[in-house]
Amino acid sequence: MIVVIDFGSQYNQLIARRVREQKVYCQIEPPDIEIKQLQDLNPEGIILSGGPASIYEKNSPKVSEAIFDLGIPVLGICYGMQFMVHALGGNVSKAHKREYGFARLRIQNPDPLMEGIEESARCWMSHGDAITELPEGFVTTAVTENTAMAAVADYKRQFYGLQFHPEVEHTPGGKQMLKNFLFSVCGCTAGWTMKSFAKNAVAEIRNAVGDKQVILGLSGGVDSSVAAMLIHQAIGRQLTCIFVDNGLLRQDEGARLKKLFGQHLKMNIDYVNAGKQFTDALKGVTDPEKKRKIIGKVFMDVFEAEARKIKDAEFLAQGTLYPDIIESQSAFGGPTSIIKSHHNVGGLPKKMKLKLIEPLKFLFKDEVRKLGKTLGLPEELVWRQPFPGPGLAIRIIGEVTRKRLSVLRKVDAILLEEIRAAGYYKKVWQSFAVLLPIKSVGVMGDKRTYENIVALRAVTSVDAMTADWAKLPHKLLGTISNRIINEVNGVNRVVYDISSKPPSTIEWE
Ligand SMILES: Nc1ncnc2c1ncn2[C@@H]1O[C@H](COP(=O)(O)OP(=O)(O)OP(=O)(O)O)[C@@H](O)[C@H]1O
Ligand SMILES: O=c1[nH]c(=O)c2[nH+]cn([C@@H]3O[C@H](COP(=O)(O)O)[C@@H](O)[C@H]3O)c2[nH]1
Ligand SMILES: NC(=O)CC[C@H](N)C(=O)O
Ligand SMILES: [Mg+2]
Repeated sequence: MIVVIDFGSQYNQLIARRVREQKVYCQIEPPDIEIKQLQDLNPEGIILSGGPASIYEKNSPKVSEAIFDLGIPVLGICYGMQFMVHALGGNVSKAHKREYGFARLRIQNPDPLMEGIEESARCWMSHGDAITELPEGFVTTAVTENTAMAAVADYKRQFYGLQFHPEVEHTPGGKQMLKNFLFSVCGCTAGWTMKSFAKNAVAEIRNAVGDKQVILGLSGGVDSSVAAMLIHQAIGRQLTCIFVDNGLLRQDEGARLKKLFGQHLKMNIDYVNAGKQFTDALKGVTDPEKKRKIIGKVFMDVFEAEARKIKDAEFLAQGTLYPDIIESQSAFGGPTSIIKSHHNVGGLPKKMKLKLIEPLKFLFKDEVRKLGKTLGLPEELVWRQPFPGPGLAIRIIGEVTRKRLSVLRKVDAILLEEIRAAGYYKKVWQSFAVLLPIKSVGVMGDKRTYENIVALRAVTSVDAMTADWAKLPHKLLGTISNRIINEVNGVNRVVYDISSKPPSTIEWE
């Protein structure tokens, strides 16, 4: 395995991804990791990430310099390289010329890291500091026009430094360089697959749980579904999945879930029909944040009451993913401002004295999907579009009533059916409908109508942080609109949302 030391680079997750793509396991650790802890991980190589700080500044982040005495190869990237050079007796200072964007690399020394890289490859730079003096034992292996020491190495000790970022797409040879580091320098073997991950995870879960009971909140989303599959494989009926039907789900969603997990996969499913509690609590509420808070609270109450019924439950399982962990552990991440309150079951373990099991906490989303596939989760669930916890309540602008829920459900079902049929379900990040609190005049069969308006929303995105409205074909939009107005009573107008995020958000509330 490889350890990445996180100096706060916006790319550190990308480094981990690149390593894992080569089927080598990789974990990100904060700079204050104890040297003993690091040794216990038994890494074959260490990568020091970039970061916003300058090494000559007083409080710049540092990892124990003892890492250089472990006999383990080290690759420093940008700030990581500057840290290494500084720690080993070289010098780093403010550069005469800052370098952002593309630069041409000129390789000067035959170098294991540069094996197979073009003579004058492009690389991606983002720095204002530069090495002015190398530590003993180091040589320069590549230069760019503005940077005299763009790549450096100490072959004897197996230390490598790159001023540019090999992990980004804009460095075309970067993948090869990382590969060279992993396999030629560190001697890693490519054996980390989802199958091997599942095998280990199953053994670990069995070991941790023993003969106790585990509960898990199953939402039908990818994360909790894959977590459930994995844990079920490990401990079978010792796992109880609690599914809260909050009455805010899409058409047939609850029934489908019950059938798949209960009947087909033979899991212990505790299906809680709590729709009335949610709609009662939402009566008269129109403020988006209030809706979210109420739904979060009712969810917690329902879930807790249900969980208490399960005898000998000692563990709560959650589908926490690696990005959540990295964000909460990073000393540099800092709290971001709350745009919308998301709900989860995070508060429960403390309240109920349950121990947490988070078997996916070292995986990225696409790895979770792969794992789901390996475990036999049906395609439709593996590739399910994200669906917000507060469900249709935040897609009904204004008051949420049973009647409005029923209208939106029908509209939404038509939209999804057509999106799927046209082959767009996987191409877009999300596609859904929003019911507006205004009416408009129309004419149907020579009669005046005064009915609801729905807005269609489809966006493309890679991580939901930014998104663009999807350029769906007009013909498809036309078909959807026609079907909705013809088939759903109470709707006489359909509009398409053409806002990107930012400045809009994906959901309307
Ligand atoms: N209706 C529900 N019934 C039971 N548990 C739920 C429900 N909705 C959410 N949860 C639990 O709360 C967790 C957080 O929910 P949220 O939807 O915010 O997370 P998520 O990242 O989308 O995860 P998932 O893909 O599992 O839905 C879920 O993973 C699940 O364990
Ligand atoms: O699990 C969730 N619980 C929530 O409360 C929630 N609110 C928004 N979303 C989803 O998050 C992504 C970004 O949404 P926004 O651009 O609307 O903030 C989009 O994918 C949204 O669907 C939620 N998911
Ligand atoms: N991207 C980085 O790691 C930047 C490192 C350092 N702050 C510099 O400007 O050189
Ligand atoms: Mg979810």
